[in-house]
Amino acid sequence: MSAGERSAVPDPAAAGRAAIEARRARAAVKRALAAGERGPRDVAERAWQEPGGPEGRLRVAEYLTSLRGIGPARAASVMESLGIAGSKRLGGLGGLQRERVRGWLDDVDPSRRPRLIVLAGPTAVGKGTVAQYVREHFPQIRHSVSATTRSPRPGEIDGVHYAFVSDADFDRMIEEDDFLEWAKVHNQSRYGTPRSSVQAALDEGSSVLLEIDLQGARQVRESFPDAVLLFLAPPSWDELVRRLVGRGTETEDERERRLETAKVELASQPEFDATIVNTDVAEAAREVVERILAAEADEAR
Ligand SMILES: Nc1ncnc2c1ncn2[C@@H]1O[C@H](COP(=O)(O)OP(=O)(O)OP(=O)(O)O)[C@@H](O)[C@H]1O
Ligand SMILES: Nc1nc2c(ncn2[C@@H]2O[C@H](COP(=O)(O)O)[C@@H](O)[C@H]2O)c(=O)[nH]1
Repeated sequence: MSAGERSAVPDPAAAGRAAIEARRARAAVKRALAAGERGPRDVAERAWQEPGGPEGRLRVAEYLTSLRGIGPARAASVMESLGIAGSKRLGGLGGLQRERVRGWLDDVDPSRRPRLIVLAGPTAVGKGTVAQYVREHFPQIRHSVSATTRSPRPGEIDGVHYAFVSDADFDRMIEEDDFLEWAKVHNQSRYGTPRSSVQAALDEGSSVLLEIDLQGARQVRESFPDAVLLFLAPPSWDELVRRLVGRGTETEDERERRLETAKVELASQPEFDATIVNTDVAEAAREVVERILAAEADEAR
């Protein structure tokens, strides 16, 4: 038997392990739903983005009975009213069924409304680090990927950290009204929040976190008066400088320019809805998420 033929032979032990792993992942999703750590909208949208993932492989009946206050009988009647067959998996729902589930979620969960959240603060305070922690630990919150005319730093990926665009492209995007807000930051490069992806996430019921500068925060306040503006502050000025120098991604000139902007940004704190001091990344991220959840709940009152 050749090596190729050997690798084609099914390995029941490996298949069994994969099935156990998949069951565990689905159980973790159900636990998170039951504990309220993940929202029903987030799980459903994730299932439709990745029908083969743990959310997508979850049966609709299991999904529903993981929600607080819904037992097997209520789940069966909800599925009947939405025209969903008993054994259907969440990821296997068609377009019409997905729309019906979205509508049902709007009706049963009116207490949560998605919000636009701004996370601003001086250079190197840790906005990116805290946002990354939120991304990894609180997947129900979406993040906007900005466009920028600055060059990528080592390790930055186009489309993940930023959409890196030319000046001409940025001009065209402004002309076509693609930005919800944009600004020239540190008097250097331009940065902008794409309107369409943010609106799509809000329409799907997810809050969206924008990690932007003070000028952008002011524009958001103007066009979205119910946006929540969070200011991330350093424990001290010296610590801010230490973080900027320690990051090692800017030249001396660039650092000075950024620290000049930082003084203006620090003075703007009273314009924000809340200040969160970033002493510890996990703590600061938790506080950001608590503010978001409180704002989502507040909307309904
Ligand atoms: N709580 C913290 N304690 C110690 N170091 C931190 C903390 N938060 C972030 N840092 C470090 O500070 C540096 C700057 O963080 P980060 O790049 O996230 O800042 P930023 O606010 O996004 O900056 P900029 O606005 O310039 O893009 C990084 O080296 C990061 O690891
Ligand atoms: N107004 C906007 N500001 C933005 C946006 N995306 C990022 N930023 C801010 O720019 C500075 C510098 O970022 P860096 O990655 O070059 O260090 C920082 O304060 C960001 O928050 C945006 O879309 N709009």
